[in-house]
Amino acid sequence: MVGCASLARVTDPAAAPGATSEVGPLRTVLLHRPGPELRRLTPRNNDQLLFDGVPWVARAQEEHDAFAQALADRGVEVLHLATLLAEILEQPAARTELIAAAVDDPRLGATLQRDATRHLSGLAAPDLASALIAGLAHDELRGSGLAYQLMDRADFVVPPLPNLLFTRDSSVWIADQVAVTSLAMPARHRESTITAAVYAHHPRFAGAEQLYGADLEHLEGGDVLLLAEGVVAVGVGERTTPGGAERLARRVFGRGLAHTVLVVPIAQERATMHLDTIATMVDVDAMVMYPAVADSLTAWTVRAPEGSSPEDADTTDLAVTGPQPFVVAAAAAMGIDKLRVIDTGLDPVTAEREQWDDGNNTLALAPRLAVAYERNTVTNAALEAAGIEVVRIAGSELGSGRGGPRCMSCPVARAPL
Ligand SMILES: NC(=O)NCCC[C@H](N)C(=O)O
Repeated sequence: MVGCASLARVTDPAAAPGATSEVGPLRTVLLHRPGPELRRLTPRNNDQLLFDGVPWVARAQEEHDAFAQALADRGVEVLHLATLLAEILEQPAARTELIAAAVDDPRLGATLQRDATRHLSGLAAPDLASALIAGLAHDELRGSGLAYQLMDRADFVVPPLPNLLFTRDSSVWIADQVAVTSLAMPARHRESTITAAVYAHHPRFAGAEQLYGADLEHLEGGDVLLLAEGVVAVGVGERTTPGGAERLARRVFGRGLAHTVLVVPIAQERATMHLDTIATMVDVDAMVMYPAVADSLTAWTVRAPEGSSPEDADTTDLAVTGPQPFVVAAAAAMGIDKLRVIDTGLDPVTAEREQWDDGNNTLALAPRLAVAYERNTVTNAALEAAGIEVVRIAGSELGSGRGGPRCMSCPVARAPL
């Protein structure tokens, strides 16, 4: 496993957490190496757990290790979520908080909640971290009471979190503050209790201000793109609600982290679950975008009204204009002449296949340098023809969860442009 989280507080200001763009040189990234939670997936539960199949776990781990290595080889510090979690679980407050979150499930009833709490409380920090991620199956607990007796033996007392792999979605750094998100799908709700606890308790993040919370309107990190300093695009569709976009806008305006939020409606379909499944930035002024939406994507431009004060942020009427073509609204907000959309030049069938396989979901390591799945050969060739260096990674197993390099990474620190 590449990289290791350290309990030492970061003293090098260059590595202080925060990001103001999608393409500033990536310094530190949060990943989650898939583990036993993926072994929980079966043909009976994979739909509910948001996977499109049953991955070969050892191969998924190899692919992920190669992804982490590719980042480390280019000087990126890789933090592993499971390591950070195990470290905070040495602290009683974090243990209590996360065990309570794990059993906070109306399916269980008081007796089974008590049994599960007792079981989890007896685990050492690394084992508790594993259990919180991989979940607790019926037969792994000697439970009692009605709910336990009536529960299907194939069911989980604490469901696993196979989508923790997609660290992009449960938190997002905007400038020097972190938004812990409010995930829409029940299978992912508990993920943000883990990211919230890591940011609250790990000394690595001491002093970091939390911008958003899991108790607020639905908002997922895959929908949030930092187009330029002060300009945030938020996709609204299957996962992020208009209320979530509005709340985030109020928060970033109130704290002076952005001047413009572009709210971008996207089709409410699995293939386009997040804005980053159809468009990601690969240069300061360029995006790779699914050709089928390139001409039809629109944006509403949201700004704080003139003269409003931070105290008004939660109540003031926001200044909203639009809709406009996305590329027009984005260029205006970013203060550039034109946002270049890299023409992937694909026939519609190839474009649809490569979009489904996360061809548009790239992770920029710096301007004109991006990680992409190797399988999307036509999209990658178009990126290279447009002057983008592509770091190719394998993803045949990782991709069965429907997420690419951007989905699988949460930039914790990017250098300013
Ligand atoms: N940002 C992203 O598009 N993340 C991919 C999330 C995939 C996951 N299986 C999900 O359905 O939520």
